[in-house]
Amino acid sequence: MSNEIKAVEKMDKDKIKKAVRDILEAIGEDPDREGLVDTPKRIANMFEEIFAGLHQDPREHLQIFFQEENHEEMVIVKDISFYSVCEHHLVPFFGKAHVAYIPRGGKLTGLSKLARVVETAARRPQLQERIAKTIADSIVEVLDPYGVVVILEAEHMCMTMRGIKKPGSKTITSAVRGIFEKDVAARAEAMSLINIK
Ligand SMILES: Nc1nc2c(ncn2[C@@H]2O[C@H](COP(=O)(O)OP(=O)(O)OP(=O)(O)O)[C@@H](O)[C@H]2O)c(=O)[nH]1
Ligand SMILES: [Zn+2]
Repeated sequence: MSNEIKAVEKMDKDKIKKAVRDILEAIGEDPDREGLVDTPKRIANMFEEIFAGLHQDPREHLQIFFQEENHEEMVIVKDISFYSVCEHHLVPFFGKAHVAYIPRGGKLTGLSKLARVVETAARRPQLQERIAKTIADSIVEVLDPYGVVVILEAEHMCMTMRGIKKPGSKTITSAVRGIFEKDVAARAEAMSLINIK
């Protein structure tokens, strides 16, 4: 599995504080004025939260699974809200993730664990495509299911508040693995149950 999903060491909050102070100075602000004096600290705390996924391996959440004899029917958790940060501009993109898989040999994971995988993949500087890929590959690697479909729909602030400025535009990405790659009917069933509006 690729390096991008591995956990990394804790972040250096003092370095973040210094960098934020430098940015404030560079944009012509006074980093010592009342409203800004605690901003480097706030941003360091916020980065620790919104980039928490950097310190986790999404596959760990799936290690707790249960065996349900012969259950080999599709499981879908849809409308999992997520927030991420685009790696090009470091501004948010956010939306919903939908995860479907067909367990093999009754090897099921907890439903909340699928949402935890989404969270871990999203809470780092990201590309939307890579989040879907990471979620799908983590599930394949740990649960060895017959197939996985992951669909993400999101609005990118870098396309709304700046640049091309197209508020309301939605980006939809997917990662399809296993049986869903070849079996058109299975894929159509998953898509119709996910029913993106
Ligand atoms: N594929 C992909 N592209 C993204 C994602 N988030 C942001 N981008 C795009 O990354 C691209 C970066 O393009 P650049 O030309 O290097 O940067 P830029 O000059 O700021 O681009 P504009 O946004 O077009 O102004 C833009 O087209 C963004 O829309 C993502 O999750 N996936
Ligand atoms: Zn961007």
